[in-house]
Amino acid sequence: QDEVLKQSALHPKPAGLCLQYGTAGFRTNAKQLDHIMFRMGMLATLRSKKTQATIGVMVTASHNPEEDNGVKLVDPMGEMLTPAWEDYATQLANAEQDDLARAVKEVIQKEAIDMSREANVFVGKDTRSSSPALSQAVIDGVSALGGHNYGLVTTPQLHYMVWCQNTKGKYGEATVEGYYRKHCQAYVQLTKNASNRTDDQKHLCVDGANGIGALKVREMEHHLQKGLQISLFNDGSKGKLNHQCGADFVKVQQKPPADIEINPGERCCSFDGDADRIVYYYTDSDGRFHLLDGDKIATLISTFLKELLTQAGLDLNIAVVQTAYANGSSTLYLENTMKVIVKCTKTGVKHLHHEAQKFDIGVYFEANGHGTVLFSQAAVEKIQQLAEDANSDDTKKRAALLLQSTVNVINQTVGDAISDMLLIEAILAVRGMTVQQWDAMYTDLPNRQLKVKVSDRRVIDTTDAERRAVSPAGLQDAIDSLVKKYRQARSFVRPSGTEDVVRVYAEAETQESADALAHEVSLAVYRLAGGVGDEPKPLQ
Ligand SMILES: CC(=O)N[C@H]1[C@@H](OP(=O)(O)O)O[C@H](CO)[C@@H](O)[C@@H]1O
Ligand SMILES: [Mg+2]
Repeated sequence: QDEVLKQSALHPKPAGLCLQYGTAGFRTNAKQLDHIMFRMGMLATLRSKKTQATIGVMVTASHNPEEDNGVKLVDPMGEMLTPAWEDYATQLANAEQDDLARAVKEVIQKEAIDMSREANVFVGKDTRSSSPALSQAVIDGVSALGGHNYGLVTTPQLHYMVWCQNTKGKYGEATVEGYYRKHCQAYVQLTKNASNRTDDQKHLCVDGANGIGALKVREMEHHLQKGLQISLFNDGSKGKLNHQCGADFVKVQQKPPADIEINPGERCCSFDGDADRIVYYYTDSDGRFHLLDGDKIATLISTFLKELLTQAGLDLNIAVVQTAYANGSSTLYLENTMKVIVKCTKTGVKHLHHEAQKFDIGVYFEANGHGTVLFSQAAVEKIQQLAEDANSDDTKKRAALLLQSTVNVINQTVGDAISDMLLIEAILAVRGMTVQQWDAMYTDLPNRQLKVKVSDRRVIDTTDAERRAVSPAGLQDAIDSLVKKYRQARSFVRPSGTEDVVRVYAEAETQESADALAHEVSLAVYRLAGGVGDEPKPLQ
């Protein structure tokens, strides 16, 4: 332990700098993160000793600009770090240099960690220019305690390998090659059920956000045995990471990546910078842009699964988990037409993941395209039994086999752009569905997301899965009366967990109304929650 602390002097903390483990770990300008990385390496080692399992550390700032970076820890089952340890992360991160030894000791004592135990930490990084040095700082923190450095991987690949390692290979082989083999085999298996697919139908444009996802799609492609014809753009050869491209840009700007020619009707998707999010889109013959976001993806997947369950005659409950950002139309469609259970949780994948675990099959997606499907152990066993049952009829058997391959094509540890893409492509193929038909399942309500800068965003406190503000006083009343002015309207505000802003969301019957409402609510936030800088201006 003394040794680790001596080394920490090589990764000194700038005095006074205070950061918090937020929605997605630590995330800020890369220049401020060296000490954080070192300390998270130490914390991951402690967590590994405590859980007696492999722990992951991913160096990435996802969809943030290239100048930023970040770090998040991956727990033994490939899920996000447990909340109690987020507090330790924040404590270690903010301990001044001469107080670090005490802070580390406190974690060891509180958690009664036996320091003589082995530790194993998997470290991964994205393609940012700051990532090599920062992941080295993590490795220094893990020190000589038996970490494994995977180098360049997507965030979901790291989660996957942690889970594989901790299940001793039951979930798959803990290598990147093993990841490709498992998911691609399942894809090939699924698409055998699609008849006569033309090369046109197999064609997909992929925007790699100039990040790690692009590299990994290239690496994976040959495993697909020509079952998918990918045109890759924003592959990192020229453009800047996440700059005018990627899933977040496409979702928030509601337009295709800049400088990309897409033909009308062509199916396209965008990953984010660490490839754990995906959104689809196309432009129609009138040049109008159509976005198929996380809500549409969840709808497609849950519809597919529900149909298969019915065909298989399996009595398993299925739920879709969303956040307040889910488009109102999607929630109505899922509840009223699809008749599946719909749940709403706070923003942040860990909340959705946790809720989805409560069902036999839990489909969870944030509107921004981060999500996956969880199958309970019981569900997997029932599906397997039916698939192997010699007496079941052909329809049932086919459905069971399709369900089995679906389980295998999905990365259940965390939202995964690559595995989600394979699942979506397989569903469209099996159902013989075009992207337009998928889009037509329901029509999104026009919506708008804005950001407001305030002096301290913590003055906003929310309840009811962040759909209502309880403080500052008067804010929720103001929002309520603004919402009443518009038809089919809804709006809410919450402090971001990844940026120093308050986020405003509004949806309404028309785009004009959604824009106006978002602006009016922004003004209310600015006035009642300590806005800084210029007053929010109406949208052009
Ligand atoms: C509205 C929105 O898209 N928020 C994102 C964003 O969180 P914020 O807490 O809103 O900054 O980043 C998170 C991490 O990637 C993601 O889980 C979440 O959905
Ligand atoms: Mg991401």
